[in-house]
Amino acid sequence: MTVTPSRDLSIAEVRLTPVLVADPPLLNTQGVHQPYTPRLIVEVVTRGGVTGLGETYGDTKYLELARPLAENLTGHQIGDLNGLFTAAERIAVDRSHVAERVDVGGLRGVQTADKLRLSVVSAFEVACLDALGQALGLPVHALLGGKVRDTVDYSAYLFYKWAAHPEGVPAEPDDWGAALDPAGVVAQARRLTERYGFTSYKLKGGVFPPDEEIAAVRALAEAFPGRPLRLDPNGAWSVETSVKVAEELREVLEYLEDPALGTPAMAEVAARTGVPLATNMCVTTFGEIEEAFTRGAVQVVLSDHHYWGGLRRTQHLAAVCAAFGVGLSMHSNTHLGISLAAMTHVAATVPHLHHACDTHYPWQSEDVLTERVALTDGKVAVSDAPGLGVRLDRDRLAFLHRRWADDDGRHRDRDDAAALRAAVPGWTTPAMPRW
Ligand SMILES: O=C([O-])[C@@H](O)[C@@H](O)[C@H](O)[C@@H](O)C(=O)[O-]
Ligand SMILES: [Mg+2]
Repeated sequence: MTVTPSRDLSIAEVRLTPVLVADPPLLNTQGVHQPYTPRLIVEVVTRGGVTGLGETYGDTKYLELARPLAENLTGHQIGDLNGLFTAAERIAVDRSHVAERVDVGGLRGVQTADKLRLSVVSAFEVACLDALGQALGLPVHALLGGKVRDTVDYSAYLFYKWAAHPEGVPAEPDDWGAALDPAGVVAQARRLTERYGFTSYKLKGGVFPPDEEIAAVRALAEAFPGRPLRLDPNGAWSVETSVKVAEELREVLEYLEDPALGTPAMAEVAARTGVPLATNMCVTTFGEIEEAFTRGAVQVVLSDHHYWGGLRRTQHLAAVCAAFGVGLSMHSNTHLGISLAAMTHVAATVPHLHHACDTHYPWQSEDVLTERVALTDGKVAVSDAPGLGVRLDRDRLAFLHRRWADDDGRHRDRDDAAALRAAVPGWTTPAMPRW
């Protein structure tokens, strides 16, 4: 049988391009975002000449896993996604990158070897689906079973923020200014609403003492009556503090996100308050589901398709959540348009998605796409174009890669505590709970 070039769906090459992307000085409980954040762009090129795109975390520990995986995939069929995951399982993980406990795993929960591998292979899976979709003339959502909605809702992701980076690095111009009190948070929310039409709001908390953050959420409730509001301190509070905040904000919160760290603490908070709890920290792997769900610790799981291992595993998570009557939505990290497109395709296929997803995208002034993904009325339209429906801008990619290549080593591995030390000498990642 003769195979026409465009139908040869085996992999000729996988290109990995680490980039550094400008990021504003957004505060969280561990520190502040650095001027640049690493991301990894994955291109899967088929022998038939189709190129699929994926994106994931770009820190060195992810690159170290991506490189051997990329090398092992020559000749692999892009439609063999199960085989892709088997290939990823064979990649050894440096044990020094593994942290099995949520309290030392950073802002993304535990850092098991599996989770690191999944965070990498997810970008390869997305790139394979993009390539497959282009080759077949089908959008990624069709490869995932088809969309059940035409648009996906996103919430405004509000951050306490400094006007400028303490390191004094001349990152991309930032016209957002500071947001360090309730008035600043409301002004930021209004601006995001004017630009993108958001109708729900999440405040990243754990930065100031809880009373100040309660005041900020109350100010938001006054400025945007009836709109869904969330507060996420990334596990910075004790059970007592979490219960107090929940009680004070129960009338205005859609949910409280990771008020306390870990399933036992979340279960205790859940038992003592009627406010639903969401997480992207204590349920981040399938292995963590049983304890959290049977103890009633969380009412909404916020998936991150990167560390849950891609779009199909996000659908599996959705099915498990549905079976337990637990809600599903998505949180995000600093990301570019390829990831936003991937999030949108999979979110479009999940029937019981009852909460707007988070996205950091408005904070990213830079992208690697020829056209930014549009956020209008707080929604992203689900693309019906073949694949993800996005195109790579090679000049932008090269520019952002050069920044990575020329970096003096300070920004290749995200370190929010190091960035904060530039303003607060001696600052280290705080022990939890902080309050
Ligand atoms: O970007 C941040 O500062 C966030 O805190 C992020 O790292 C979290 O992983 C995430 O947004 C969350 O919802 O916890
Ligand atoms: Mg969160």
